[in-house]
Formats: sequence, C-alpha cells, structure tokens
Amino acid sequence: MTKSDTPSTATPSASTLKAQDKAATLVEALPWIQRFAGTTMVIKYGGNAMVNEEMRRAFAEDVVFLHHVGIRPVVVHGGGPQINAMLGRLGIESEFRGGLRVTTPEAMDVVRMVLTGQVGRELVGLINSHGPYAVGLSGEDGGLLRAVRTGTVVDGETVDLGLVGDVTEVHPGAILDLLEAGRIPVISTVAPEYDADNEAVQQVLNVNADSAAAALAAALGASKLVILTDVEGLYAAWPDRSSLISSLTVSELRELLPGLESGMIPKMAACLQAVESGVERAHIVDGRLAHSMLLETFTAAGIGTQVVPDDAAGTQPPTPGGTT
Ligand SMILES: Nc1ncnc2c1ncn2[C@@H]1O[C@H](COP(=O)(O)OP(=O)(O)O)[C@@H](O)[C@H]1O
Ligand SMILES: CC(=O)N[C@@H](CCC(=O)OP(=O)(O)O)C(=O)O
Repeated sequence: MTKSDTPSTATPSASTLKAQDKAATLVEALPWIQRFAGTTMVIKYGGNAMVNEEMRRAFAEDVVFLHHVGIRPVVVHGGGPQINAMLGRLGIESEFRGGLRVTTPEAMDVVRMVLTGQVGRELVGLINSHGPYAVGLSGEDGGLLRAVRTGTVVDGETVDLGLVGDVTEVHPGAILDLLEAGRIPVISTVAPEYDADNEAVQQVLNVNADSAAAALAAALGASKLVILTDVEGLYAAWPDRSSLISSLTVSELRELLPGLESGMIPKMAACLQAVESGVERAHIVDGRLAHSMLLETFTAAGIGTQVVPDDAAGTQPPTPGGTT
C-alpha cells in the first residue's frame, strides 16, 4: 500500500468543528423533543422579564420553536411594571400587599386596558412576526376563566385587596380549539366574577398572572409550567446569590413558602398549586437570559429552579432513551 492509498483521517477544520458542536446540541435535544412532543406547556412570561426588545424577540423565537417541534405552548403573560407605568402616567396610586396589587375600580380599568390592549397585543405581534400563530384572549373570552374576589393575609392580618380574584373555574375550550387549529394562545389574566346565581357577570377581577398560569396548567394537563421572571430562580436566603435552589419537592416548598417575600409569593404558590394538581414539573427560569426556555426544556442540565412531586426528588423527567 502506497502512502496515497492510506485512508485519510482528515483533521476537521475549525468551521467543521463548530458545525459538529451545533449538531451535538441538536442531538442532545432529541430525547427531550420526543418526551415533550404532543404535550401542552404553559409558559408564564412576567412583566419584569420583558426587559428589552431583544429579549422579547428571543422569547417569541423560543415559543415558535417549541410549536414547531410539536409541543403545544400556551403563553400566559403578566405586566405588573407596565401597569405601574400607566397608573403613574394617569396619576393613580397603587400598592402591593403580599405580592398582589390592591386594585380599586379605577385601577382595574387600567389593569384590563394594559394587559389585554397593550402587553398581550405586543406579544401576539412578536410571535406573529414568524407567521400567523398567536391569538390573544383574556379570561373573559370564550368563558375561559371564572374568579371570585379574595383578600390575602400579611403578617397574620387579613388584607382587602379590592378587585383582586382567584381563579375558581377554567373552561379551556377556547384554548383547545386554538391549539387544535395549530395556533399559539396568548392569555391576559383578567377574569369575570359571576353573581350568586352564576348567570350574569358581576365584575371583572385582576388575577395575578402566576396563579392564573397555575390554574390553566392544571386544567390543561400541562407537562410543565415554566415561569419566566427577572431572577435566576428561587433563592433560599434572598438576596444571597449563593443560595439558589436548583430543585425542590412540593413538601420542601410548602415549608419555605411562609418565609418568602413580595413577587416570589404568588410565583412559588403557583408552582406548588400546579405540581399538586398533577403538572409534572414547575420551573422558575431567568427570562433575562436569551433563549432560557430552550435551555431549560432541551438540555440535560436544565436551569433555574424546578419544583417536583415528592416521589420524584432527585430525578429528571424520564426520556425515551433513558438518559437524564
Ligand atoms: N427568595 C427569592 N428568590 C428570588 N427572588 C425573590 C425572592 N424573594 C423576593 N424576590 C423578588 O421577586 C422578584 C420576582 O417577582 P416579580 O417582580 O413579581 O416578577 P414578575 O414580574 O416576573 O412576576 C425578583 O426580582 C426578586 O426581587
Ligand atoms: C393581583 C395582581 O397583582 N395582579 C397583577 C397582574 C399582572 C401580573 O401578574 O404581572 P407580573 O407577572 O408581571 O407580576 C398586577 O396587577 O400587577
């Protein structure tokens, strides 16, 4: 055999190595795509995570990506900072108690206008820059949500929150119709309260978007609830950055919950409610990190904080290849 006959083991060029890296990333995603294809994922996009145009565009790309690998994403959005800005422009005061906005009738008009007419519209537009996927709806549309007025308890004291409600019923028909038609529902979380006879709408209530997302995830039998916010995840000793919790069980969360503050209270209560209602995993993920949702869903490591059922402590969701 002459030298020229020897099979060459060519050294790959730098560009081939880079391309192989990309292929490895795609292959790593395969078992996760197989695992989640056909399932519904509820993604709550918090107002504080919508920090800039680039992040909002990355979010829209991720949602369209999930849709195209066969997952059924349902987007539930917040908009607390956007509501604050509009209330400020209009000179209407508002305060938060236990992470929830005390909502007067005047503030309620603004909440409804900003969530359904501004934040929801913008997300629909961003997703639809990729094709005609997104359809916006609120808890009032198609009888989607029903809520009742609730207060809260802060430091042992009962606080009246005004026109704030908890979701009592989810009628997901409108969402299921959209999913069947290949659309991506984008939901604003205002919800009607009915009169005692359950016949006429009495008033429209402001529902925290985290708790509405949990109720929707439970009603839709979602495989995951992903909550995108403006921190890396849940910190055991906030604001000590070395105390990030990567995974905890519902029992552990139940113990932590009374000690939590501000915006983390409804968020972690939502994770607890979702997993207790049968959603396999609930995640808190940093929405300021571009494509964080793809990292969380399609990589073995995952990111942020995950809440798991007690009997799943220390495990990842099963994948078809058996890898975790
Ligand atoms: N234990 C904790 N771990 C992480 N963040 C916390 C914790 N306690 C309070 N926070 C605060 O909660 C905020 C997230 O809640 P919020 O501002 O309501 O976000 P969003 O608009 O995404 O719903 C964080 O930016 C952080 O300031
Ligand atoms: C009752 C209550 O607090 N409602 C919230 C609804 C919007 C929301 O939840 O927005 P984020 O997800 O951005 O916090 C509010 O008025 O701000």
